[in-house]
Amino acid sequence: MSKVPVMEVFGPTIQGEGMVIGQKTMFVRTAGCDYSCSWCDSSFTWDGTGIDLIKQMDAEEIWAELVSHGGEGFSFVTISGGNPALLKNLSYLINLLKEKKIKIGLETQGSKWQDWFLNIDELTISPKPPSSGMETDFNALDMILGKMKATDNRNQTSLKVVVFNDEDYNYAKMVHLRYPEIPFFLQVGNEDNKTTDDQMLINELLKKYEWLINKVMADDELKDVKVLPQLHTYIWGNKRGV
Ligand SMILES: C[S@@+](CC[C@H](N)C(=O)[O-])C[C@H]1O[C@@H](n2cnc3c(N)ncnc32)[C@H](O)[C@@H]1O
Ligand SMILES: Nc1nc2[nH]cc(C(=O)O)c2c(=O)[nH]1
Ligand code: SF4
Ligand SMILES: [Mg+2]
Repeated sequence: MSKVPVMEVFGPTIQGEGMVIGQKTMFVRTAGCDYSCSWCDSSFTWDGTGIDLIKQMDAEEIWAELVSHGGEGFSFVTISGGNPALLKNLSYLINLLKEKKIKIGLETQGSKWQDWFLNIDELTISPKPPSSGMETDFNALDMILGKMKATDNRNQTSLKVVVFNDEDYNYAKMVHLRYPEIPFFLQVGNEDNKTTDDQMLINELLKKYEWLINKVMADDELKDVKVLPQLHTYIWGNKRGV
């Protein structure tokens, strides 16, 4: 009853994205997404290609798997997907991690609310720009960010928009200007999320990072923002489970 579909458990690694970039962390990746972004680097969570990897697990089983990979060497767990916000039952894992004094990060796109968001220490909301092919439900986003704001800084919420082109950049700007008080991150988009040619990929990603930095430097409307690479791709390329 209290199970959730888990795609992979991995780590220790570093958080490669967003507000806690560089943080040593374990990952739990859930299966299933309500979106289908054209450039999704984790499409195996929802496109059927990873179906054999899905395990229905309860909180204690997930904890045992985290410990089997991470031993006593972790104090932070990041939950991603897919969209973990589809899973009401993640409350059991989140409560268990709290009991174990583990800090919790979570990645979601801002299309669905769960009451257990209030127990996440570092919540990253990543609305999707036009290049994804997805349409942002700003009513849902307003509601989610409004509820998080009411929590008196018990937890940190940030916005992270992935940018592939000028249209995405303008979308990112619009999102930031709509929610100016929320810490805002621009992230380099990885256009080639299948290649195994790491050198070529790193060269491309560095160029894209410079392009994005230059745009922000020249833009008087974007002031209090952070521009970040997807750090793990610069180290491990498109490898899964890192
Ligand atoms: C795979 S998603 C899973 C969590 C949730 N579904 C979401 O999109 O926020 C995790 C993060 O990876 C980002 N991402 C996915 N594909 C990417 C790509 N090709 N380049 C850069 N970031 C990407 C997403 O925008 C999101 O911020
Ligand atoms: N190292 C590392 N950092 C990440 N940050 C967000 C990730 C994700 O796929 O959600 C991710 C990931 O897959 N690996
Ligand atoms: S919302 Fe996240 S997991 Fe879902 S398709 Fe988009 S990037 Fe992939
Ligand atoms: Mg990823």
